[in-house]
Formats: sequence, structure tokens, C-alpha cells
Amino acid sequence: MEKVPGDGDMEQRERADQLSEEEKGMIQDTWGRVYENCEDVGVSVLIRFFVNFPSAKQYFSQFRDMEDAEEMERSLQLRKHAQRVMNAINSVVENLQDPDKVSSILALVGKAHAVKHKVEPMYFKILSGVILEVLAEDYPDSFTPEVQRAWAKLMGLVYWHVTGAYTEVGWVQLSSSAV
Ligand code: HEM
Repeated sequence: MEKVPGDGDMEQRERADQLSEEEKGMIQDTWGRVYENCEDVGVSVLIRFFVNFPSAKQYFSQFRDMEDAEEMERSLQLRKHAQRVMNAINSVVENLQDPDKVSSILALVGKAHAVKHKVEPMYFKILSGVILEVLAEDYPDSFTPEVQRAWAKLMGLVYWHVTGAYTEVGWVQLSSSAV
């Protein structure tokens, strides 16, 4: 099918505002504490994601049929993906001073998920929301409203880059009106 520029979900791709130096500092400070527990945090993010949005499991051959959170928690495929997500966020946070690096990290993530894994991009938005929720709950002292705003901006930026890569590879959204 032909690529349709500006089609479907992609209209939500307005450019996330640039992060200020202060916001970058807040993100880097708070991430240090989170990344110390990266395995636990990553796994709880993904468990919440898959329990609240079970359709997201369809892409994972080893736990797409699991319903039980404890069973999912033991899945190596889930734990590995949790680690990959946390490591990618870590690379983004470590490179906030280098926008080209951030773009290339996220372009690779977007491209792989579009081309190889064929993941609907809306799941990136949903996962971002879950990440923000879990961080704010697990680190209430660090995640003040101001810090949460900076993180929300970062997640907007991640989504912007990832969906940019989807557009670049010609992803076409099959919205309900198109079916
Ligand atoms: C910030 C969000 C995310 C990051 C940073 C991320 C990162 C990664 C990385 C680094 C890989 C391995 C590289 C590759 O296969 O090329 C991967 C694999 C994968 N990702 Fe993601 N991912 C994210 C979100 C998602 C979402 C929302 C889904 C689907 C709902 C998803 C589904 C998959 C699948 C199915 C694989 C292959 C798993 C396997 O082979 O075991 N990812 N992800």
C-alpha cells in the first residue's frame, strides 16, 4: 500500500518542546536513582503495561497468552525487554546534551519496532504514560510536579522521534475508518 503522508495517528506528531538545561538536569538527577534499580523498575513498568493493556502482549511470542502477572514476571522475554527499554532510556538520558545522538538512538528503536516487530506506534504512547506513572509512584520524593513535567516532556520527545522513524519507513496506520 502507498505511504499516505500525514495519515492517521501521525497527526499527533507535533514537535515536543526542547528541554531546558534545568529540565535536563532534573531528569538526569532523578534517573540516577531510578537506574540503580533498573531491573525492578523495568519489570514493574512492563507488568503494569501488559496487565492494563493486554493487547500489547500480542507481539511477544513467549507470553502473549499469559494472563497471570506472576507468571509474566518470570518470563525471560519480558525481563529482557524490560532491560532493553531501561537501557535505551538510559542512553537517551546520558546523551541529553547531544541531540543528534538522541535522534539516532530513537530512530533505531523506532525503525526496529516498525519494520521488524510491526508494533502499532500508539503502544509507545501508552507505555510512556505507564513509565511516568510508575516513576512518580515509586519515587514520590524525587518526582515532584516539576520533575514530572520535565519527564513528561522527555517522553513526548521519545514518542516524537520514534514515530518520526515510523513515518520514515512508510508505516501506514490502519485506523478503523480505513478498514
Ligand atoms: C520506549 C519504548 C521501547 C524501547 C526503548 C524498546 C526497546 C527495544 C529494544 C532495544 C529491542 C531489541 C532490539 C531489536 O529487536 O531491534 C526491543 C525488542 C522488542 N520490542 Fe521494544 N522497546 C520499546 C517499546 C516497545 C513496545 C511498546 C512494544 C510492543 C507493545 C515493543 C515490542 C518489542 C518486541 C516484540 C521486541 C522483540 C522481542 C524479542 O525478540 O524477544 N517494544 N525493544
